[in-house]
Amino acid sequence: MNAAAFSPEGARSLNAAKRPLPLVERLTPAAIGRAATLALHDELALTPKPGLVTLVDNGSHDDMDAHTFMRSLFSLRGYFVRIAEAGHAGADFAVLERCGIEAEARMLAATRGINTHRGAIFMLGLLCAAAGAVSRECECEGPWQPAQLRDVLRRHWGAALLARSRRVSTLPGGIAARRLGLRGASEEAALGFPVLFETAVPALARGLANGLTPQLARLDTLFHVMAVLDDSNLAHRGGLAGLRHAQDTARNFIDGGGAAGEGALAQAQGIAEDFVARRLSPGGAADTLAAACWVMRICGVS
Ligand SMILES: CC(C)(COP(=O)(O)OP(=O)(O)OC[C@H]1O[C@@H](n2cnc3c(N)ncnc32)[C@H](O[C@H]2O[C@H](COP(=O)(O)OP(=O)(O)OP(=O)(O)O)[C@@H](O)[C@H]2O)[C@@H]1O)C(O)C(=O)NCCC(=O)NCCS
Ligand SMILES: Nc1ncnc2[nH]cnc12
Repeated sequence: MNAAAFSPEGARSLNAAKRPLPLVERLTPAAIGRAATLALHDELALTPKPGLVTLVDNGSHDDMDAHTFMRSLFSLRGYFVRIAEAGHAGADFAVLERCGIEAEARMLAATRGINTHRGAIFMLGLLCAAAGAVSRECECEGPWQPAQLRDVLRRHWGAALLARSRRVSTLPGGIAARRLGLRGASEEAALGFPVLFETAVPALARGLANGLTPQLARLDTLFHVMAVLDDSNLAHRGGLAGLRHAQDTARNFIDGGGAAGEGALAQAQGIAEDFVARRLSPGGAADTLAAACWVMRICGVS
């Protein structure tokens, strides 16, 4: 599949031509949830990543490593299926939120109190619920379009998400975001995840269409996201200066050719070392990358 398939014209021409088989052929709640677990693994397995935990290093984190993430990921498998089922059943926001809070408790039990995936529980959970709703409402033939997921999310839970975003956060990232006037995780959700749908998914689709390997396309996408996201983890750890440093660094990487550029991996490794020295970790960007990998799996691109 190519990037043009993410426009209506592209979708029509692909439907007319011989179409690649979607990776998730029947989008049952089980398949939707499985794609979420695989997408979290896609993100974890990406190396290098600035300041983030990978399979081979802990980035800027003293309290967690790849094992912590794997335990967390396994503890969440049932959650993503359950929340997709809830979306399929037309559940209201309070049901989804309860499901998310239970999943957070399960994650914290699996990691002995370490926050590995709070943002992913929220973001990917909502997306799985939206996919559950699409699978019930849509009679469309062939691969789904990312816009369908976004439309359904807004239509069903947009008003509740807006109300949710006005609650005062008690989390370090949420507190930093409010203090600095940034758009935190819940505002991003209330707007229908603009960075995911307008930056991350197009960047990943474009990278793959241009022949980058999945690893390089994901690396490129991570930097595109870091350049524009108000990542509250960066703000919490490094203040506004830390967030702006991360955004400027990401923009320079992209302007220099991104992951397709000569020496891109060495440059990304250098940036990873700089982030560790500064104790910066773009956790919100990592979740957004995982969400983009999930959208690609759901829409039939691995
Ligand atoms: C709605 C909640 C998610 C809370 O949101 P709130 O606005 O109060 O808090 P934030 O801190 O802003 O965001 C929570 C997590 O979301 C990720 N994130 C950060 N910025 C953004 C952004 N702009 N857009 C999207 N997502 C964003 C991020 O999660 C990742 O980072 C975490 C790792 O962080 P770490 O460095 O370890 O930092 P800390 O744990 O803070 O401690 P230190 O080590 O630094 O001391 C990791 O979790 C990643 O996933 C933010 O942390 C919400 O929590 C909520 O309502 N939850 C329950 C309900 C629910 O989940 N429902 C689902 C269906 S409705
Ligand atoms: N790989 C990772 N390292 C640190 N924080 C994260 N939050 C989500 N993914 C992460």
